[in-house]
Amino acid sequence: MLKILTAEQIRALDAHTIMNEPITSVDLMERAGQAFVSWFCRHVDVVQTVGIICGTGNNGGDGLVIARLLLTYNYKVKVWIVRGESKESTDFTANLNRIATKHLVNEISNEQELSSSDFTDCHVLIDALFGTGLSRKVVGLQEAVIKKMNDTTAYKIAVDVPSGLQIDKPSIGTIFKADFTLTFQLPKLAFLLPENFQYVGNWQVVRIGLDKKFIETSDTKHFLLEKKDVKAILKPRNKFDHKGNNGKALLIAGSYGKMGAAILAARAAMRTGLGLLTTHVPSACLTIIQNSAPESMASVDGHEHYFTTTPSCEDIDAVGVGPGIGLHNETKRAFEKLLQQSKKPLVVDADAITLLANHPSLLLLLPPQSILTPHPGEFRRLVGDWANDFDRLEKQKNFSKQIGGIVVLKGAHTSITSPNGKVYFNSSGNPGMATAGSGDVLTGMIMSLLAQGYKPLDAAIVGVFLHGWAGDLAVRKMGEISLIASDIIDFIPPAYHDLR
Ligand SMILES: NC(=O)C1=CN([C@@H]2O[C@H](COP(=O)(O)OP(=O)(O)OC[C@H]3O[C@@H](n4cnc5c(N)ncnc54)[C@H](OP(=O)(O)O)[C@@H]3O)[C@@H](O)[C@H]2O)[C@@H](O)CC1
Ligand SMILES: [K+]
Repeated sequence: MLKILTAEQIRALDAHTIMNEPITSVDLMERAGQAFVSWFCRHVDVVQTVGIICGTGNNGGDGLVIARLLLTYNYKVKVWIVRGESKESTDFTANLNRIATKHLVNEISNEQELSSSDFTDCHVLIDALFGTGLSRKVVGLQEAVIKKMNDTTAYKIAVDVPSGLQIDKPSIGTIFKADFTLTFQLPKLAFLLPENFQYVGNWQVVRIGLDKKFIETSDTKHFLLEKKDVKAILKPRNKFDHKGNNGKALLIAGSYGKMGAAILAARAAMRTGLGLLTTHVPSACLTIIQNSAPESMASVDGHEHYFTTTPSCEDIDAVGVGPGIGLHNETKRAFEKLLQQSKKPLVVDADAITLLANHPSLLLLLPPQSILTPHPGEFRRLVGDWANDFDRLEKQKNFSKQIGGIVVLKGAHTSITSPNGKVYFNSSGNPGMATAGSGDVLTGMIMSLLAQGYKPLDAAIVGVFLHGWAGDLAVRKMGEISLIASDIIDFIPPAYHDLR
């Protein structure tokens, strides 16, 4: 699990590393520059002309190290130093002095110099204007430089952080729009929020050897999940296991015309390792579920077309409710009865979430540790609108606390919040998974894991990561455009295999 720290914590981490490794700050900067260049040389052809735009702080210092190193690798490099009111940092000055080919270094200290600076023949632009030291809104000359960079057609790469982006709070003003951000040592909170994708682009962490112990002891509520975290949670199967001890689940899903949701959730639940599944469906839909998910038993509702009669949950390890059930009054009443009789955590998705939003008194009936899996639209119904994605995250944390349960807010970097305020961001998955039925598959998977005895938070973490990993394997064969929800189910077996 990678910790996500604030800008202030990262400054303390840098300082601690310098003191304790020990390493001089200029050598640490060299290491950061080397890490960047080692990635760069593997991804950018040497025939490309590279423009590097530097501020005069340490992010700019990184830019100068990168320039010097790229020159040794025979890239054609041009450097622009943007001068504002601020003084040069010591390590910036040291690295400026280390550049032998001074004629490649241009200065921009006013609008006139900016307008005569031509970035257009650069195939790649590297942004080293500001990093984690950004302390205020970018205005004036610096803002004009960022706008000019954004206006070019070059492939844009940000060093550590796109200039103008605050890493731990909402940003205001003009921000560099990177195609790719290579960030040092740890992921940054802002990178995980959808509103910042336009600035951060795709991103990757490169390690620069910052102090591990300091990171371990740093206090944070934000984490990025890694494959090894999920590996560590996975339960092994035992030789003498039988279907009875691999979990019994009840899935309440589907209605007339929306049986796909039930089938996808049921099939995903079985592929995720469930022992026994009962799917509760409207009577007219019995044949459909029996034909399409033969591994599942069926429980038949009193109504032909939608959920109205609450099945017994006795002897059931986990219940999943919501995909495709609709919003009829009788469905609301049956759902209410389910909530009243449930003592164990439920997995609540889709229409069942909308029912909770439409009838907030139902929230009080949710068993503790229940798992809600809203997409952003459903989450908005639950908590109202948000000012920005940091606000959305706060709302998610507060809502988890309020219901004493786990909220899985779906999207790129799905966020999982627990009532103690911790947030786990997912690192698997791809845009191809934004397709009808993908959420139903996730519900089936989480319900399955819950029934198999995973603690609710672990079931959410494993379910979300495994779902994304299966999607990542599927996309290699199917492509982003053609990937459909059933493909995710088909790739659960190899995804499990990878994680074991
Ligand atoms: N420390 C280390 O060991 C390592 C650090 N590393 C690198 O250092 C980066 C952090 O460096 P940093 O702290 O120097 O901050 P940075 O982002 O360059 O900006 C500060 C400068 O910008 C100025 N400024 C700020 N906001 C402004 C605004 N809106 N408009 C105008 N000016 C503004 C500010 O001026 P001041 O506020 O002081 O007036 C100051 O001059 C980090 O992201 C990573 O790349 C790596 O090398 C690894 C080792
Ligand atoms: K930058």
